[in-house]
Amino acid sequence: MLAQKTIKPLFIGGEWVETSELHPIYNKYTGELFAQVSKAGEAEKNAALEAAERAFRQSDFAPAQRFQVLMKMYHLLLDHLEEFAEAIAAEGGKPIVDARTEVNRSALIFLLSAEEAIKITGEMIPAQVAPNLNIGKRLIYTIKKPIGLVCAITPFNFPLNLVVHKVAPALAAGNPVIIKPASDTAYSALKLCELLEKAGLPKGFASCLVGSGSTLGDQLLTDQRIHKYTFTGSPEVGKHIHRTIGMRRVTLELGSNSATIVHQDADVETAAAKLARMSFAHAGQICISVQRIYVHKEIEQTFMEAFLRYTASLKVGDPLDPSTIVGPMISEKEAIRIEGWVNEAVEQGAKIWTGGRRENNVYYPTVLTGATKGMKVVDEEVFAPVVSIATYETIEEAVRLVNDSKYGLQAGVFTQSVSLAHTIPYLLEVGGVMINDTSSFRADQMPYGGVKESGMGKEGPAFAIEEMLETVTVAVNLEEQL
Ligand SMILES: NC(=O)c1ccc[n+]([C@@H]2O[C@H](COP(=O)([O-])OP(=O)(O)OC[C@H]3O[C@@H](n4cnc5c(N)ncnc54)[C@H](O)[C@@H]3O)[C@@H](O)[C@H]2O)c1
Ligand SMILES: O=C[C@H](O)CS(=O)(=O)O
Repeated sequence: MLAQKTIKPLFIGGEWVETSELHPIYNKYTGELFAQVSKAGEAEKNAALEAAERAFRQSDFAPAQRFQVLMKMYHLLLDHLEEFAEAIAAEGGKPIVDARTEVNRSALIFLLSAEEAIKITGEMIPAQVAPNLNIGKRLIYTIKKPIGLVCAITPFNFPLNLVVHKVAPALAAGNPVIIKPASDTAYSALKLCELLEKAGLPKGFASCLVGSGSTLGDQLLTDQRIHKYTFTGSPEVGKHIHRTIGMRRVTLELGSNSATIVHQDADVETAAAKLARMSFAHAGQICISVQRIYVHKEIEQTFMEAFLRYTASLKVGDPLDPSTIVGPMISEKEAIRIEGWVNEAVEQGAKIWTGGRRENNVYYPTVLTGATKGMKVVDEEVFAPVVSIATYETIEEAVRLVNDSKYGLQAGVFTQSVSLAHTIPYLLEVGGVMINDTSSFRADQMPYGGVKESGMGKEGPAFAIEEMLETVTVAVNLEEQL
């Protein structure tokens, strides 16, 4: 049973701190109050940063201990899987089947990070590489040091997994981390801190602060004690972060209007089934959600028939019902926004095949054709259960259509051609190409991150850890010793 109306204090340097101002978190389907969380001001931000600095200076958080804590987290998350899944379904409106997957994935990220923690090492650099340059007798190698305080700013759509994608690598690298989750889904992040405490994380190595982006967020961005920002969220906020933090390190995982190509040699039934599921999963509120489908002209009719049939089979409704596939959007405001975008597209010449209907914050899976460049539903990130289907005649045209975007996170290609499968990744301007899958496939161990306005840097434990370490070069002049 869900913990109704629980008050969750902030987690600051290993202590639970209640503040006078509370932020209400609602069940996104029923609208009932689910929990309340304490809000942080400047004093709590300073306390968290002081604790982090102290921990970083004084505690020897060695790789073996990091491994133990992270492995413990793996087991603890699995032990508490159902509680977390119910919390994600309530505060995030995510169907419970997908919420369970989110918790399982989060546990795996701890496991992967634990393994990486004990593999961190520098490398030998060959010294004698040029016969005509007198480098002398030198031993050259690199060492890897934790970068320092990491600030993790996360969005609403994966309230656990996207927090863990930052926290676990930061700890594996030996860095203290300050988490600033999206306020409306902050319960899961605070609950995660309960487990970090149980797992024996040294005090100060994690804090979780709740507050609005414009106040607490900006205070964190301008605080020079932070060495690295790792952000997942909208391109607008990502650009603001990039402008504000100056020369400090940053990883930005931003939005997209991801596309998938269905080529004439594809298995149409499989493609249609996967695409229907991944266009509307979590009501389209996934950064790699399928937003544009480009189908070869020859298979247009067969594909449309199958795609509409699979779309009609997706159950819309209460996220806590195990048969629900499409839940509510995060807020009625967002559902009204997408309703406006679809209506505008229709006025501009697009056709709705199914959907186009809203009940409060539930927007029904919507399939459009005739949507073209210049329309918001094509050019901007819809972040809603809306997909546009268009046709192409040559693969060059399909590549042009996919690339004709300010974003470039991932793309999918359905084809049975081995040659196309291996050549098209060189042509598509994206950070990941999924063959015989949709743009929405992600395995957490993969390097993951986009190009263009979809961001910079990569996540996935091994890759995120690399971006949270400082490489220091050591060159030892051996002749001096002789
Ligand atoms: N590429 C990815 O991996 C990925 C994954 C998930 C979501 N996203 C993107 O996230 C967006 C949806 O999530 P959202 O609505 O929560 O995003 P958002 O950008 O509105 O908020 C994300 C986080 O940034 C904080 N924030 C807002 N203003 C800030 C400021 N001035 N300074 C510091 N922090 C600030 C918010 O409080 C929140 O914690 C979509 O664009 C989606 O594509 C990207
Ligand atoms: O919303 C975007 C996320 O990166 C999706 S996932 O957590 O990686 O599946």
